[in-house]
Amino acid sequence: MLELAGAGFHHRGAESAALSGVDLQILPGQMVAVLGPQGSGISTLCRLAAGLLEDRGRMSGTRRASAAGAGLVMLGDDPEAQQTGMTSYVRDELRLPGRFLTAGSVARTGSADQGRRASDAAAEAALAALGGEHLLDRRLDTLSGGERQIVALAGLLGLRPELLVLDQPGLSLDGRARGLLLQGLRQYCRDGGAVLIAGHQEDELSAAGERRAFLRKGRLVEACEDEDSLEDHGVWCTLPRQSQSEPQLPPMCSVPEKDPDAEPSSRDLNTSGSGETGEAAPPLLSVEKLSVSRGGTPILEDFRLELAPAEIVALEGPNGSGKSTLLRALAGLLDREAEITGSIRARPVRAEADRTGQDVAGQDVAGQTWTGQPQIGQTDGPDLALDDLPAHRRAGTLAWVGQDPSAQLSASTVRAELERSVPLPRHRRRDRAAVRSARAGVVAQLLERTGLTEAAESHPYDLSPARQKDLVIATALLLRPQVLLLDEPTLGRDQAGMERLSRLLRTVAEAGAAVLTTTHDQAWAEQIAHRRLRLAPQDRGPDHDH
Ligand SMILES: Nc1ncnc2c1ncn2[C@@H]1O[C@H](COP(=O)(O)OP(=O)(O)OP(=O)(O)O)[C@@H](O)[C@H]1O
Repeated sequence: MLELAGAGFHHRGAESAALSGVDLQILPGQMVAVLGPQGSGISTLCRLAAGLLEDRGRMSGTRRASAAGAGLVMLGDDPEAQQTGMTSYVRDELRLPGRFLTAGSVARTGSADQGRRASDAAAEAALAALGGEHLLDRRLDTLSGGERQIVALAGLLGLRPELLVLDQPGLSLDGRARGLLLQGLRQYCRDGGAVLIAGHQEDELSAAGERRAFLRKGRLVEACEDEDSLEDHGVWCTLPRQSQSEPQLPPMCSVPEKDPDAEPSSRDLNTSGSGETGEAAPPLLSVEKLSVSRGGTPILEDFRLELAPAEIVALEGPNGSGKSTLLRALAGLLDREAEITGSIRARPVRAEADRTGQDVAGQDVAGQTWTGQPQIGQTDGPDLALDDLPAHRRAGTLAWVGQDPSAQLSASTVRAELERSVPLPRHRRRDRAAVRSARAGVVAQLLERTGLTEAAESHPYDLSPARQKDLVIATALLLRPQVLLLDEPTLGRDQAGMERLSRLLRTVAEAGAAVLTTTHDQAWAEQIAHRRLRLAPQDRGPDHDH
């Protein structure tokens, strides 16, 4: 189905080739996985295999694909970029590619209805096979990240191509959806199709490949017989470790019942992060009876949560269970149509001026005391009712990093994106100079800690989604939040990216802030989180995620 022989690719304007000397053959019925670290050429390989690179630079070697047109389709690595932008509803989006493809044959044969009906049915069957039939009449702009990925995959599978090129197909999918996708791909291969799966992470999908190869600096290395470790290849493994324990909390109840006789543990929610006194520190954030409905559908009901200083909490749950909705509700970022009740209170740990942003950043930076770290101090006054505040007033307390990082980027370089997060004081000239110099130091430090130093002058949109997320996390840290809200920060990260993320979150927690992060990566949650919570879906029956 696909043959690359000595294939290479040099992007126009790039200093070196992204791929060189790649030999890869995929036969009918085969599923092949190619994994490698970020920057190793994974996405370039996918685009080359799919024949989408010709005018982007210079290709060397040869590429032969038996498939053409609808015979070869590709899923990209950016979940937000999967939709055509030409439709508003799932049903229409799924039907669109088939409509285009049948248009030609319809013109020739005149059998419009028959061709359309068949392609519509194939797309809807693909959606059902991925467990997404309940999404058919939904508006695209109301889908969760995983639901969007399911719709994108169904659109491709419904075309019944001969060769599927999938760049990180498991992104954003819960365990159930990954299982269904794997079943679908296996059946597709039994029917004679061929699949190339690529990515920076090992998951159930890549592990099922009957052949696996690794990319290193643009060159393909076949996996050794004796199985090198994924880590050696810079690839992160999301597959659960054997010792992994299941989160024990009942769905939708996130404050554990405490056994009064239990020994306090270092992971205990109500233990102070400083560990100095061993006394329970009051929570930085308390959420009581939070309920959210969207479009008349209840998403969260009576949700309770307390986040202690220095605590890292992983929020898990199936696609569509309301993880992003919860983070947005806390940050005040749900649209006006959402119905929200309940209370969200923060323990104020800095002066009021501090929380409101501009002055504070200016003053602190001017005074050279500002470090770009959260600064969690003593309780200062009564609890702050965040639910009364608009998003921008909550931002100094709760910094939010959404699922789609590109939506939070607006400067023309990575460095400028960070610098703009620390406004210069407007009227005081002397302060401006001091702020500028302190800011440059803090920004350089953050670039280093997020591994973005070399990309400092790049346009943020030229970064991969995972690197964009690093940048948005860095800008969030510049707000010195007492709570950091992260929506799926692990997507598309390689081993080094995961280690960097974990290090960063631990530093944030050590400084006394709390982190609430959504994830489908149970292996990472087990490693990083002091506590794991799980949301259950409101409308999908039993929870299938674990
Ligand atoms: N405006 C809306 N109207 C109706 N339903 C909505 C709206 N916005 C979101 N939803 C639904 O709310 C549910 C929760 O969505 P949310 O994005 O919070 O899920 P999630 O747990 O983050 O999922 P994922 O793991 O896929 O990212 C989903 O079923 C989603 O489709």
